[in-house]
Amino acid sequence: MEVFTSIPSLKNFLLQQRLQNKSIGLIPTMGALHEGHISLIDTAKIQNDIVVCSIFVNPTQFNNPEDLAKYPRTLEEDCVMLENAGCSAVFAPSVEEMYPEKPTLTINFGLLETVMEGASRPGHFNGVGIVVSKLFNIVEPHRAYFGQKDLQQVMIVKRMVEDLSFNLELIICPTIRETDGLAMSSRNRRLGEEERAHAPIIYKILLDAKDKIQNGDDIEEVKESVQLEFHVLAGFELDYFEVVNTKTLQPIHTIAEAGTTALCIATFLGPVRLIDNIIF
Ligand SMILES: Nc1ncnc2c1ncn2[C@@H]1O[C@H](COP(=O)(O)OP(=O)(O)OP(=O)(O)O)[C@@H](O)[C@H]1O
Ligand SMILES: CC(C)(CO)[C@@H](O)C(=O)[O-]
Ligand code: BAL
Repeated sequence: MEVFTSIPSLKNFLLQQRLQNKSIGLIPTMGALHEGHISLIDTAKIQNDIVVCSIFVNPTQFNNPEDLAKYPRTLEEDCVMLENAGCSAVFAPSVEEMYPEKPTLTINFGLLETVMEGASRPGHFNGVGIVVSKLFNIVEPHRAYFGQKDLQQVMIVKRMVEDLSFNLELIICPTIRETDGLAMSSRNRRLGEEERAHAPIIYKILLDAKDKIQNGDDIEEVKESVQLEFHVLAGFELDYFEVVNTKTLQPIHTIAEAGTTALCIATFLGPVRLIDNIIF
């Protein structure tokens, strides 16, 4: 496995691969890898000759300086995991390599970003849009892999690929969970022992809400009961629980309004902010 920190060296490697007609799959990450990331690598390996994983904690998508400072960085361990997973190349640039100057571009994703993560983390999707576009332009992958755990990110990247005619196929991969149901996430490493023990309730509450909505309970009442449940749970501070149309990400009032419904949640558990969702 090759590790690149400079854009020209990575581009040169990829040019050689393209000259041999090799197909390229890209998995953008911020590192601190877990089995969720490895599932994206595994899928990409089946569908491509060459698999490139980028590891870059992108400062432009963080609106909270403490979140950026405390984001886990484990490059050496990540490289061992990627090597074992059969990844072909890692791209781990410095901030200066990616942003010799602070980008001035702003991207407006319209209604897709006025809700949930976009509403709670101002500027977040602008930063995601810029870095993902840069990665697409640098790597020019045939396919790019994203996890459903970050559902709003997936819908925003999908829209960007269409709007800007990026010549690639977007592959959305299912959320991988711990055996107790907690969605795998790099930020889980920041949970204390007690917080970690309580964290699986997030998925349980999602499943319970799904059952109620599918059994015909009123969506507004389900939302209120979820808010109440979190209110009395020690250590949790619910940011949002939304019932949305999976495509538009706009809140719905009955499941008949959407082809597919998504239940999306973000909650603080101690100082750590976790997100999850289920689609049905
Ligand atoms: N549990 C998971 N299952 C499947 N894909 C995942 C999972 N967790 C993250 N991914 C995907 O991996 C890619 C890189 O995500 P990222 O590096 O931000 O990891 P993360 O675990 O989501 O970290 P965090 O949420 O703490 O920022 C994204 O496309 C993300 O959706
Ligand atoms: C897509 C991404 C790597 C862009 O920095 C990040 O938002 C993530 O890890 O999901
Ligand atoms: N996993 C999405 C990236 C972020 O939380 O900033």
